[in-house]
Amino acid sequence: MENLNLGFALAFAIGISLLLVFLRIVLSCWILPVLVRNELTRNGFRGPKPRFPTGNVTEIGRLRAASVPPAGSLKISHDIHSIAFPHFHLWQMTYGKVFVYWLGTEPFLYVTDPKFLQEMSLGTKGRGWGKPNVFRKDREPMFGSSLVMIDGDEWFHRRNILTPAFSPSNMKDMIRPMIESADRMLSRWAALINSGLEEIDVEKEITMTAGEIIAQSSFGISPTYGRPVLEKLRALQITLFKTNRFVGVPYGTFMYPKQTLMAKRLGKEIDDLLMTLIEERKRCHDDSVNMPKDLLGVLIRENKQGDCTTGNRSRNKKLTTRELVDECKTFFFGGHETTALALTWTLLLLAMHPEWQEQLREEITEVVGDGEIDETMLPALKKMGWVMNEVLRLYSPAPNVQRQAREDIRANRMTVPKGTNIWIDLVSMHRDRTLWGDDANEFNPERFKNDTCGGCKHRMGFLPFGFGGRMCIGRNFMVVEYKTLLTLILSRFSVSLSPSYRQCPSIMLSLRPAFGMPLVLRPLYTRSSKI
Ligand code: HEM
Repeated sequence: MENLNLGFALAFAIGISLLLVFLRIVLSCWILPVLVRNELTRNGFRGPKPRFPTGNVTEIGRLRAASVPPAGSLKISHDIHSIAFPHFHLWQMTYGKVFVYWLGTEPFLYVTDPKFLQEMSLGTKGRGWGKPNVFRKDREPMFGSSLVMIDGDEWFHRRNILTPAFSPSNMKDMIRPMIESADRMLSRWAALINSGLEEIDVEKEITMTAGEIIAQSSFGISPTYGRPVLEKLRALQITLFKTNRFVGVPYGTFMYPKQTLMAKRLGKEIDDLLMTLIEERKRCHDDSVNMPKDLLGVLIRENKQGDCTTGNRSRNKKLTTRELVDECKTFFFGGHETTALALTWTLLLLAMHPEWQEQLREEITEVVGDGEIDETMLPALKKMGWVMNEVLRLYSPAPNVQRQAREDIRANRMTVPKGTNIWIDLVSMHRDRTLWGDDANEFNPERFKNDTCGGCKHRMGFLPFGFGGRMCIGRNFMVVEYKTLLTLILSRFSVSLSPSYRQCPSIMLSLRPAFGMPLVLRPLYTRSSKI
């Protein structure tokens, strides 16, 4: 009898637990999202109809798959929004420049209207918006809890710690490693061409070189040591891209168990490599006086002063060892991929516009002459600056800016409820004809000649580095690297289009050419005898 009672109690307990689990799933997958959707609709926001618990992800997947241009298509158009973001392109036609869509059970406010964005910015203080929580778990192996992922006071404090690493004096010291790495790349190109190769995938080449540069200039390590970190970061990026289709869908990671585990394993392997690097640096420079002032030096000093591993964190609020590794990982990745893509897209545009290649070469001859480029010359490369901005407008390597409302935000007499994610679509905003004129999809660097906003009708219409206090911390580094590398490339090679290039800009965190960037390069013998 006692056994029977025990069995009944057990069955009852299991039954109640299953019921609670079931209710929890129903609540999180259907009831709560429906309530949030009703609130957003009451507040005046419309958008494509979601099907919970997947939201709009199925439609997004279908539209994306259908948007890849067929092989053999020779046309290169800069009107890329319908290829990069086919779902936004379609929904904009019905719902305009501000609407709500759903990644699983997570609401996203889509914004491509700078006026609305400005009103939101005015309606909230800097710390009133953060970064979407929904990406945190998914991107954890890549960014951990580094600057890009944190909010509020913690972000503010960390940003202050890291900013000095990007001071002008530090930037000056970074030019030498940039020249050395670029020299190696250009000599390799010359050797490949001499051996009969007709075209080179410049995306692959420049990404590798930009990786070497960040490894050397920010972490003081040789290409041999930096390469495994970069290779693993690349593999991690590809793995995360495969799993991110179901971001926001409850239990979405279970759809890709193998990739999720692989991402974790790669993340851990990168952590271990970086930890060895950090320990090595600490051992070689055990007093802060001799510590190099590069990014790793700044981070280690903050880690040491706080002595966080012993639990003094709340007193000093310095970096923990875990945070230090996360920051290194973020800078390793963010510090090379975006700049490399900006240069890659630049070479495509210059290959299509030989007249601009010539103009830049003339400017280089005037400013740099036959000597070696240094940091004092960079501001005088003005036309190169216009070209850079025009490339960042048409092919912004960071194709969107993401935020999350940490409090209710008022804009345009509407309320964006606390918790709503915000997706600012730069690919669309940067080619909006009402802001840029009829030539919005054309390459015209002169629009930046007398105006840092490129003649855009709204000052928040051009945001390649984001906006407000969270604006990209590495933008000065990017400009230095961009101008240095482009000067060296254009001084030694001319670029032209290859028939094997297939225009298909795709999103993999950043905006990249899906099939690489093969270009035809021809050595110029005017400035350097190194080839
Ligand atoms: C073409 C090159 C680059 C582009 C287009 C770019 C773009 C961006 C954008 C759009 C943001 C988000 C800003 C916001 O939320 O308002 C950002 C943030 C960030 N970028 Fe860059 N970036 C570039 C280069 C770099 C480089 C070279 C580094 C490092 C050396 C870097 C490190 C970061 C970091 C750490 C953040 C997070 C800042 C924060 O949340 O406080 N970026 N970047």
